[in-house]
Amino acid sequence: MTALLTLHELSKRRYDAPDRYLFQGVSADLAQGQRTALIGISGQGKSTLLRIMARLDTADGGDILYRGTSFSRWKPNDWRKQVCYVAQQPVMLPGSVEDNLQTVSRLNGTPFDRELAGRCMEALGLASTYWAKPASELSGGEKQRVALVRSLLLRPAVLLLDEVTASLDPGSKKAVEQLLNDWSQREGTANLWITHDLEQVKQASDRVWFMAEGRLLEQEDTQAFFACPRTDEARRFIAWQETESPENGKEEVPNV
Ligand SMILES: Nc1ncnc2c1ncn2[C@@H]1O[C@H](COP(=O)(O)OP(=O)(O)OP(=O)(O)O)[C@@H](O)[C@H]1O
Repeated sequence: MTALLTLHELSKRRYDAPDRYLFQGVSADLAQGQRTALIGISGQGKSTLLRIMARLDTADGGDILYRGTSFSRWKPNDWRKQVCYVAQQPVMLPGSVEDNLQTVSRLNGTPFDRELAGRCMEALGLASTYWAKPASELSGGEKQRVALVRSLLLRPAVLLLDEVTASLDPGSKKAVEQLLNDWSQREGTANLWITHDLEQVKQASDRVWFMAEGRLLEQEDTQAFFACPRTDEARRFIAWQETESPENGKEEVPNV
């Protein structure tokens, strides 16, 4: 598969201890149509990595290439049209839900694809009655889904998803997984998805990137990663997530 996005030796220093790295030596590819889950315990810098990839933050070393061209040669706004970040805490712009959905076409001076927006909203359980609502009055889960549709309308080549199902009920979560799956198949979008839900990783990703100890320790096909993790850190992480994570009532973080 051809790489759409290539990370080359990316590093980020800790702001609380600049002689140490939050992460370093991160090299990886995202291919067209590929669905990749980015996992690891809290505080590894997963969100920071995604924000750097979307050029909302800067790396302290390394390069990112989109279709073989370094980010430094792209205008930031052109880059962000291709590499789009969907935040865990969605920011709604002032105005109605429809105003938010129309943001992309307004910014790009392109026609608003009402039919596509309607299909995506319906697929996520947000009927047309939502369109006139003030966006500020939506629940957290509704905002998350509207923000996702708003990003899809940009038709980015790479979609960076930061725990976008974190505040959704199981039904809405499934709907998001299904829409993103159909979308990447149809549009060829490469998805990189941060999640702490290993069932979601197994069902909704082709590849796994596993971060620990400030490194991208594993990049594997999802089945191979769970069947036979190569590192002790990944083995401990999987065992902890499946038996002892806070979701299962335990608090202690594994030594990965
Ligand atoms: N330069 C830096 N940039 C960002 N975060 C930094 C930096 N230096 C130290 N940190 C700390 O490292 C952590 C990085 O947080 P980040 O959200 O990127 O990690 P994460 O792996 O996505 O965590 P979570 O799974 O909890 O969302 C935070 O605790 C932050 O305070």
